[in-house]
Order: sequence, then structure tokens, then C-alpha cells
Amino acid sequence: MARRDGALTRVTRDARPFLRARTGTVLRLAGWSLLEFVQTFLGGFGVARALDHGFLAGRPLTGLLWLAVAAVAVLPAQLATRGVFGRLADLVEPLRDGLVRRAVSRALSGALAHPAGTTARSLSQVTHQSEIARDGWAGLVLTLRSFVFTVAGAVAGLLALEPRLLVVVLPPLVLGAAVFLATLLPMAARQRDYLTADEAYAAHAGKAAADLRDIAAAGAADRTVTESRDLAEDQVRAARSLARWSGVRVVALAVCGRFPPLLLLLGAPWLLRNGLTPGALVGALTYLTQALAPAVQALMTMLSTVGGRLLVVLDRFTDAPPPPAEDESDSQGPPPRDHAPVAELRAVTFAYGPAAHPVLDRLSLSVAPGEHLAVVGPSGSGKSTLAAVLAGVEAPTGGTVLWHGRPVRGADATSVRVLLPQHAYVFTGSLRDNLRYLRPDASDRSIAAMIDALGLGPLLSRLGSLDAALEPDRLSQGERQLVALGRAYLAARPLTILDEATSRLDPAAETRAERAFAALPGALVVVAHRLSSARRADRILVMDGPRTRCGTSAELLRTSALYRDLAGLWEPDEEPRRENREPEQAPHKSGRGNGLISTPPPSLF
Ligand SMILES: Nc1ncnc2c1ncn2[C@@H]1O[C@H](COP(=O)(O)OP(=O)(O)OP(=O)(O)O)[C@@H](O)[C@H]1O
Repeated sequence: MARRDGALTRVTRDARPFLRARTGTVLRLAGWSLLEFVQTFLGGFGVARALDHGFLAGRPLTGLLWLAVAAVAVLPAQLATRGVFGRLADLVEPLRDGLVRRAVSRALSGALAHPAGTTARSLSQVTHQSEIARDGWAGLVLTLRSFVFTVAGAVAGLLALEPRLLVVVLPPLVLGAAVFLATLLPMAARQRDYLTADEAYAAHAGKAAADLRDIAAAGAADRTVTESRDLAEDQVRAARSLARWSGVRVVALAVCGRFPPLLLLLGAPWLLRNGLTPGALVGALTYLTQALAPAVQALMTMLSTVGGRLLVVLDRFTDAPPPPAEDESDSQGPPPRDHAPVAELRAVTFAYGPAAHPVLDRLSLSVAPGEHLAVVGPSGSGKSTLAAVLAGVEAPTGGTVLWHGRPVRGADATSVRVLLPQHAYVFTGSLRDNLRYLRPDASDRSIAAMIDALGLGPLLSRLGSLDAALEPDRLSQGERQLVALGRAYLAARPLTILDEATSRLDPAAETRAERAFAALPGALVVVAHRLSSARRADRILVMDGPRTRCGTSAELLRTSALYRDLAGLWEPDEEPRRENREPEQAPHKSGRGNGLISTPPPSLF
């Protein structure tokens, strides 16, 4: 709902300066529309006078004259139509031009950041959506203007005939209009939900059709069918909800358009007894049936069809720049601009105070896109510090940290990396809210894929559903870590840093989670606390002060005494691969550590 309110707020915020700059045009439109006011006023007033002062008073000529006045008033109103359309162009075409300009400039800047993601949407905005906006806006202006001046003419006529008429007429009119206005935001939200569900289903169906062979080969038919069914059900739910609100709107329409004449007829005896003339009664009925009801009907029909669409389309123009296509955004996050490393440290030094011994000392390191790097080392060797510096949380005291080849900027942080510490942050709310914390637009489909990939199924079953309330105190540490991992997985930034973020998972769960992250296109840096975790990485960084080394497990067994020690400490639990060992440099056995390890196996590093 907040998002829908946001849509209306954004659209009205952008509309205000647009209209302010065209005050003259709006006033000219209003000037022409005054003729419509006059027509409406004379329509009912002429009929009332024709009866009271003419036919019922035995003066048929006077009656005919008043009827002629009411009829002739139609002519200037027709003239007004011409003038209105002339001014309308001044109000409508600039909107279209502005939207096209906005779509084009967004497409150009978007093409730099998301070369594949913006084309289809931009094209649709420049052509189809801007036309919808223009037609919708023109319809809205025409109908709204006509409604305002017709209602004003009718109300002025009723007042002129007999002010007490308003006591009967106004309540249903106001009530119906209020109910109708109350449906505006929910209807726009439901309309948007429906569009989104429709797009999601269409995208899934298209992808499934293209991948039929792969689906069959991988035995994923059942899963694909389930996904399709879920998406179709989403769509049905959205359509039902939209239909329910449409029902409310029909009731509002009936109250607004049909009740006033009905109440007038019911109240006629009382009004006539209290001095209302027969002519005024017929005049009032003329206003209600010939002017008010059609105007209300036209406005409501217009708002319920074009209005909702207009709001949705305009919101897409005023919305934040488009995300990449769903598959891409759900799995990749913002792609790097070039082939530069995702993150790079150049001779980075870091100390926690001016007089403190540096934790990082002229350390250089680069993390390539898609790379999986493990960081190991004894307690206190600076692994978490490195993670924080790499993530831009801590600024180096010397050297440079680069993201995508550019110096780190705080503004880029959320789009470039996600850093998960050992202590997982879980808040009271639904499981869905917790999981979507870093990516509020994550679809249920991508959440389901994440649950499958990371093994959150048992937790989901225990909680019952994604919407189940999640109480942090009732989760085990491992479950909290799984939720945080799920969140990071959905965020899928170009760089994911797990700082012992799987420490409370059992080895199998940890393996599954790390493999899932490694399969994402982004780079993965894991501060490892198990050797198995380190050995899954493409490269391992061994934090060892000035002797810090980086390489594959096999290389490090040759070049890093510390790594050999660390590997040896694990041996009872996790035998290093034979091919990685040099016979003459066999690792130490358990219990023969060099004193650097603060925590004995199996807690490991
Ligand atoms: N906020 C801080 N203020 C001062 N010193 C700190 C701070 N955080 C860490 N240190 C010190 O910096 C050094 C490196 O700490 P860091 O937490 O990065 O090591 P680590 O390898 O991650 O350790 P562990 O494996 O125990 O988490 C340690 O000597 C630690 O005491």
C-alpha cells in the first residue's frame, strides 16, 4: 500500500509544476467551459420557468420562449467544444513530449549501466506507454472539466430554483463521490498488481516455452508446472481482488448517479407541501437526469478505466530507473561496467588507531567478477577487518580500495556489495519481509528458487508460510544465519562477502549455501572457518601479517607455512586432498599447531 501511495504522490508531485507552468492554458480551458455551465444552468431553469410562468400559468407563449432559451443554450456549448479542443492540445502534447524526453534520456543513461535490461521497457515507454498517457490525460482533462462545470451549473440551478432541493440531492451525491474516491488508490494498486502478475506469468511462460528441451532433460517439468501454477494463481488472485473493488465502485456510481433523482421523487410530496413549485420539481429532475447523472457516469467510467491505467503508466515514468529484466536482476544485481575487478585493494594499510599496529599492512588483492575467494587465518589476524575494508565499511588508513576500477563511494555501497557478519540480523516481521529486506521487489518465484538453493525449506515448513510472523528469539542461530543468507542471496550484488556468516550451520548446510552463492554470477568472498569451506574457493587468502599469501590450496601448501599448519589442524575432520599435498611438506597433525590458532578444531580458524 505504501508503494501505491508513493505512486500517487510521485505522479502528483510531478504534475504540479507541469500544471503551474500552464496556468494560462488551464484558465483559457476554464473560460470556454463556462459556456457548459451556462448550458446546464439554463437547461433546468428554462424548463422550470416554462412550466411555472408559462404552461401552468396559462401563458403557453412564455412557456415556449423559456424552452427556446434552454434549447438555444446548447449552441454556445457546441462552440465551446471547439475552443476546448484547441486548448487541450496545449495541455496534452507537452506532457507526451516530456514523457518521451524522459524515457529517452533514461534509456541512454540506463544503457550504460544495464545494456540488456532497458531496451524493451524504454521502447515501450517511448511509443506505447507515452501514447496511453497522452490519451488518458486528454480524456481525464476533458471529462473532469465537463464534470466540474456541469455539476456547478446544476447546483447553481438547484439553488436558484429552491435551496431546499440540495438537502435531498447533495447527501447521496457526496456519499457516492466519497466512496468512489476511497476506491481510487486501492484500485490503482490492484491494477498494478494485476499487471505485475500478468507480466510475471507471461515472462515465465515465454521462458518455459523456450527452454522446453532443457526442462525435459533436467527433469524439471514438475517444478516448472508448479511455478506456472503459482504464477497463474497469483494472477487469478489479483484479478479477483480487482473485481471486488470494481464492485465497490459500481455501488458508489449507483449511489451518486441514481439515488438523487430517486430521493427527489420520494421527497417530492414534502417539498411540494413546503412551497416547491411543480416547475421547480421538473427542473430539478431535469438537472439530475439530464446533466448530473450523465456527468457522474462519464467521470466514473473514465476514472475507472483510463484513470487507473494513466496512474500506472505515469508512475512507470516517474518511478526509479528500471531494474534489469527479472531473471537478470534476481540473479545478478548491477553488473560491472567493464572487466575491471569487482573489488581491488592497492597497498592498503589499516590500523584501528593512529598509534595502533596496522592490521592490514600494504595489502594488495583483487577479486575478479564471479570469483570465489576464501580468507583464512588465525583469530585476530585481520580477516573481519579485511572484509570491512573490502566492503567499504572501514576506510583504509593508506592505499586505495576500488570497486569496478573506481575508488569506493558510499553511494555505491548498496548496489555493489552485501556484507554478512557472523551475527545475523533478523527482525520481527514476516519471513518474506526479512528475506526481501535488501530487495523489496523480489518475486515469490525468486524467493522459492532461493529457498531451494540454500535449503530454507525446513524453516519455511516449520513457520508455515512466507507470511508467517517471524520472532527472532524463536530462531536458532543457524536459522537466523539462513535467513540472513537468503536475504543476501536475493540481493545478489556483484560482490557478496560472508564473514563467518555460515558458522552456525552444519557442514552440509554450509556446503549447500556456499555452493549456491558460488553459482551466482557475482564474486564471493568468504571468511572461512572450516577448511572444507576454504578449499571450495578458487583462491585462498591466508592472513599472516607480512607473510600474507594468496593462491590455490595446492599453491599455498607449498608456499605458506601457516596454511600448512591450518590445514594440518583440520586433518582429523577433513582430510586435505592428496593431490594438494607435497610429500615432503605434509601438514602437521592435529595438536601440532604453531600457537597462532586460538580455537581448537573442529571450530577451526
Ligand atoms: N573495533 C576495533 N577497535 C580496535 N581494535 C580492533 C577492533 N576490531 C578488531 N580489532 C583488532 O584488530 C585485529 C584484527 O581483528 P579482526 O576481527 O579483523 O580479526 P579476525 O581475523 O577477523 O579475528 P576472528 O577470527 O577472531 O574474528 C585484532 O587484534 C583485534 O583485536
